[in-house]
Amino acid sequence: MEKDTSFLLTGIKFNKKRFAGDFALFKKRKQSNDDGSVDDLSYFKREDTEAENVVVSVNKKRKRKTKAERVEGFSVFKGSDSVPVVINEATEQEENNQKELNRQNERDLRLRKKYGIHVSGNNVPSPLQGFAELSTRYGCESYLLHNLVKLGFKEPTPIQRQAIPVLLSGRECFAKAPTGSGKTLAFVYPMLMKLKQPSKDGIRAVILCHTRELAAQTTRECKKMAKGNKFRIKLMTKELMRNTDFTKLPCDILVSTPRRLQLCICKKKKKIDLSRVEYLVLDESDKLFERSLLEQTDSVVKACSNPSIIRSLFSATLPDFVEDVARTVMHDAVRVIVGDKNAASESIKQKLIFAGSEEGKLLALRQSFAESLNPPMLIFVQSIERAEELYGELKFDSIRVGVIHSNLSQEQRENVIDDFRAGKTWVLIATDVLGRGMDFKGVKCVINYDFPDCAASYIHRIGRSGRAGRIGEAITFYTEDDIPYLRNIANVMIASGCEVPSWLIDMPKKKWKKHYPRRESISTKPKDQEE
Ligand SMILES: Nc1ncnc2c1ncn2[C@@H]1O[C@H](COP(=O)(O)OP(=O)(O)OP(=O)(O)O)[C@@H](O)[C@H]1O
Repeated sequence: MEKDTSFLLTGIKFNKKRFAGDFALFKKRKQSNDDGSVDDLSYFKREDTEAENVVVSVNKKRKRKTKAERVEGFSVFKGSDSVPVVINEATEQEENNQKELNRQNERDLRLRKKYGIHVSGNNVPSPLQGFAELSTRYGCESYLLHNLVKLGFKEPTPIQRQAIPVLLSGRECFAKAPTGSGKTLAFVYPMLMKLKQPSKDGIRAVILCHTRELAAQTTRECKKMAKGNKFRIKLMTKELMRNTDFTKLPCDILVSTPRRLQLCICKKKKKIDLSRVEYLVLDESDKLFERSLLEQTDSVVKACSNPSIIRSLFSATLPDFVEDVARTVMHDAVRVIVGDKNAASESIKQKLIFAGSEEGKLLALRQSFAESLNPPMLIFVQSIERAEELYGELKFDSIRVGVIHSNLSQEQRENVIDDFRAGKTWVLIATDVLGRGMDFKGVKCVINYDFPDCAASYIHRIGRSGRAGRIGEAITFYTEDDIPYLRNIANVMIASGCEVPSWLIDMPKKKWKKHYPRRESISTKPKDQEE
């Protein structure tokens, strides 16, 4: 990556966050639903029997509030009644506080170890023991808890356990967690909790996604989580860009690709104002920092000029250069890593198959369809041209197949995705445009028809299966051209707990630059017969 004048690469400092360190003072947690009830909490199982603070009761009236009540991440000191101070008691109190803090630290360590959570940063807030704590610790509104129930989520995933308290405590955060492990909820939920109510104060939160498909999916997820509140959650579409006077746009949360948002920032008239944005999320952050998107991402980050903004970066891969950017630009950020840094999701069974040649790949694919077609299935190829070629080969094979790449119109792309989600197509051939972020719940198998161009791309592609704890399968074809890079895939496989043959481990390591070898055409038809 170039070292240039980019905002993202300069050491910008921001004011101390208001709530940083609040949790360290945190002592006794109390139930704090506004309406006095905790109607959803019984749904969430109690995770740690040692936890003194998790209150589980259905429609139970809240006990009388204490005079000064503290909820982590929020100032809720209500009333001004003064408490008499006695010096000896104060010292004793301090000792007790210290003991409680030590006990809390031990509990945090145990919980993090149990869920493979690694953190660094100052005063990292305690991980969640269960969703119930969103109410007891942070005063989460009951409609949000209801939505978790409706979505069927009983337990937070490891990234949710740690990233949610970090963001609720007003800390910036960069996080890596496996594909399909619920990162979307980990950044959307605290955002909704902090925004509290819809407001007409301009755009208050921005989520950047690298593709339109992911932006559309994230918008949908946000709306599901926000149901019951009147937040205005907008997806930046072409239509919105063309026809909107952004000075008058009522919007709490805006989801966009960097390109579209940059165009709206640069408009001459009625341009978008991001200076009031309080929360900025860069999803698939390493992709957003790649050369092709860096300038656009940079413009957006720069335009979000509110000095007390909370920014967070999420991805399933966190290369060193992203960590460097995060450390330089973010203020007092917390780093959260779930699992091994270079691993894929452990619920995916990974296989490598030597296909010999391009012809061999097509044969192997047809054979695997004949033996056991396990739809829905995604097949990745390295270019638009190859996606069309493979589609041309398979579309007459009595398999319901679709194809998606960036040469299709927006409408065509949407239709292809809808058909795949609805089960109208069983096999979807895709370029890397679908390689990241997309959540097709039922995908059982991913085939890398063409070897991925880097380890990160491998991790994201195969992560379209095996989501939310489901079992998935990933098959990667390789030919002679790909052999020098096999060892890099083997490393990912080892880190994810897969067995790898010893000859593969003994192969020399090769520095992996982008790997797009020229491959023979997939098409078996003579050129003059191609449509
Ligand atoms: N606490 C939870 N319990 C059960 N399922 C959950 C929970 N949180 C999220 N999910 C589900 O897990 C799936 C994957 O979530 P999500 O798309 O956020 O993954 P991700 O970590 O962002 O993956 P990727 O790195 O591929 O973008 C979704 O279908 C989501 O509804």
